This record gives sequence, structure tokens and C-alpha cells, in this order.
Amino acid sequence: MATRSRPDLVPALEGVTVVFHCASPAPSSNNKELFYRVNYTGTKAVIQACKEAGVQKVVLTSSASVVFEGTDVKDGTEDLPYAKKPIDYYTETKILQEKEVLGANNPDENFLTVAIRPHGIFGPRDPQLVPILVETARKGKMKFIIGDGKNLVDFTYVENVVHGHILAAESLHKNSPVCGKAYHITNDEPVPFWEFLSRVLVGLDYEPPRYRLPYLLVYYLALLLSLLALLLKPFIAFKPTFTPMRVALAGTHHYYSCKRAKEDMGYRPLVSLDQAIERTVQSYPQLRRAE
Ligand SMILES: NC(=O)c1ccc[n+]([C@@H]2O[C@H](COP(=O)([O-])OP(=O)(O)OC[C@H]3O[C@@H](n4cnc5c(N)ncnc54)[C@H](O)[C@@H]3O)[C@@H](O)[C@H]2O)c1
Ligand SMILES: CC(C)CCC[C@@H](C)[C@H]1CC[C@H]2C3=C(CC[C@]12C)[C@@]1(C)CC[C@H](O)[C@@H](C(=O)O)[C@@H]1CC3
Repeated sequence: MATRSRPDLVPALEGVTVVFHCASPAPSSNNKELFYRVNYTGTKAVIQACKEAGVQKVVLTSSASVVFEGTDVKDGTEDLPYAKKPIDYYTETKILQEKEVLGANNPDENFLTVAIRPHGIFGPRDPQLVPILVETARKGKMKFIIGDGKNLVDFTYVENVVHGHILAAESLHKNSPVCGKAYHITNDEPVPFWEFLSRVLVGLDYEPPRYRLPYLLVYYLALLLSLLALLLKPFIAFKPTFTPMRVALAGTHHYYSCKRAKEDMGYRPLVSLDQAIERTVQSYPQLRRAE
């Protein structure tokens, strides 16, 4: 449902028991105002509309990045505090959104909420991760490995993310431990970031990245480029591919524990990373490298 207007939402929600709130502008958007309007004020409108329409359960699609500050997270649990300096404005508004949804949990009034925090979602025909990767490779910018190439990251197949949402909805009832809590949902198979990207690229007939660059060198170069882009904005518009945020995502460990989801809602990934990569690569014949 692509609306943020409460008067539109209420009639659409009449008779509904569970709302899955997945709406967000794409993280790559530059529109700060839109992030705020959709992820924060839009979420408040959704909660209000749910209450007015008598919806009892809300499952929010949050993001594991709400605790990521651009430095290593290894097997991070849900007890990690929210990032004080989130990696971008999208994530800043995901934090506001998650706080709003979890804060609205009120079993006494029969209004139950839970947040799912996936990480690095991918899957067949997704318009984000693989297309961005291929576009970067086509521009000849996927030749380099940032850092030592060993940093482990979670990438989560879309079907496992959906499974986590359904389990959360089914587990949401009065006295359940899931009420008002956040849950990491990943493939539970952390993989070296550069190995994952290489497998997707090679699967689509592109060369994998080969040459190593020191992490800090690339990070500060990206920072410099971003500052330059900001300074030159009134004269020329250019959008650097390697932003500090992308460099941090590419060069640090960021993988999360699913222990809480396993214990409280019986979560297990349904599709392995091998199967997931295979299915995803097969779904993009148009992105395959031409001979
Ligand atoms: N893609 C990832 O790696 C990832 C990881 C963690 C969390 N998430 C979260 O998953 C959810 C789904 O994202 P996705 O990556 O599948 O992208 P998506 O584009 O498939 O889904 C985003 C949804 O938001 C709606 N939307 C966008 N702009 C809107 C607006 N202005 N007003 C109302 N609705 C609007 C779209 O209609 C769409 O249904 C988001 O909440 C996102 O923050 C994504
Ligand atoms: C230019 C290259 C160095 C990197 C190219 C790959 C990137 C397009 C993706 C690899 C990891 C992805 C990722 C996100 C965006 C796309 C990547 C950087 C998110 C930041 C998108 C927003 C989500 O909420 C984040 C999450 O917590 O899952 C994603 C983290 C991984």
C-alpha cells in the first residue's frame, strides 16, 4: 500500500488483523525530506490508522543497520544500542521508525508490535543490490577489493526474510516474548563480502574484483570525494560511486546473531546461501555480460 495518508489508510485497514509495514524510499535516494515523511511521520500515521481501524498486530520491516556505525559488528545481538552516528539518513529514519513501532506495543489495549531486522536483502529480480553491482562492474569500477577481503557480512535471501515476518506475525499474541521486540533475520551464513559479490558477478559472466586497496585509504578518498561533491553542488552535480557509507559496508564485518529469533519464534532460514545465489543469478538474463 503506497500511501502515507491516514484518511486513506483507515478504510483500507478495516477488518485487517495484521499489518506488515514494509514501506520505505530506496536507501540510495537523496531525498531527506521524503525519508522523514515516509519512515517517521508516515509510520506514525500507519500506527494511528491501525489503532483507529482496530488492527491488532503490526510487523515492521526494520534493518540490522540500525545498530551499525561503520565499524565491525561480529555476531551482533539485538542488545546492541541504536547507532549514535548512523551510516546515512535512511538509517537514521529507520531508527526513528523502529522506536515508534516498538514503543506502540501495548498488550493491555490489544495492540501488539514487533520489528524484523533483515540485512542485505537480495533475490530474483530485486531492483537494488544486483543491478547496482552490475552497473558498477559495467563502468569498470569493480576491479578492486577494499581491505583484506576477509570481512564477513550477512546477505539475506528474500524468502527467508518473508518467512521471518510470517513467524513473527504468528508469534505475536498476548504474553508472547516477541511483543515490542526487534529480531535479526538473516541467512545465518555470514560470508566474506567480496566472495558474495564475486559469486554474483562471475555468475553473470563478469570478472570478479582482484586488486586489493587499503581500507583506510579508500575510506578517506571517498570522504574527500563526498566533500568535493557537496562543495561543487551549485556548479556541477556528480554522485560518487564510492561513498564513505558504501566503503564502510564493503570493508568491515557486519553480521548478526539470529539466536533470539530461533528461540522465540522457531526461525530457521528456508533457503541456503548457495541456492539463493543460484536462483538470483538465474533471474537476471538481461544483466548477463554480452559476448
Ligand atoms: N533491501 C535491503 O537490503 C533491506 C535491508 C533491510 C531492510 N530493508 C527494508 O525492507 C523494506 C522493503 O524494502 P525493499 O528493499 O524490499 O524495497 P522495495 O522498493 O521493494 O519496497 C519498498 C516499498 O515502499 C513503498 N514506498 C516507497 N516510497 C514510498 C512513499 N513515498 N510512500 C509510501 N510508500 C512508499 C514502495 O511502494 C514499496 O512497496 C523497507 O522498509 C526497507 O527499509 C531493506
Ligand atoms: C560499490 C561497491 C563497493 C558495493 C556494491 C554493492 C552494494 C550495491 C550493496 C552491497 C551491500 C548492500 C547493502 C545495502 C545497500 C546496497 C549494498 C551497499 C543496504 C545499506 C541497503 C539498506 C539496508 O537497510 C541495509 C541493511 O541493513 O540490510 C543494506 C546493507 C547492505
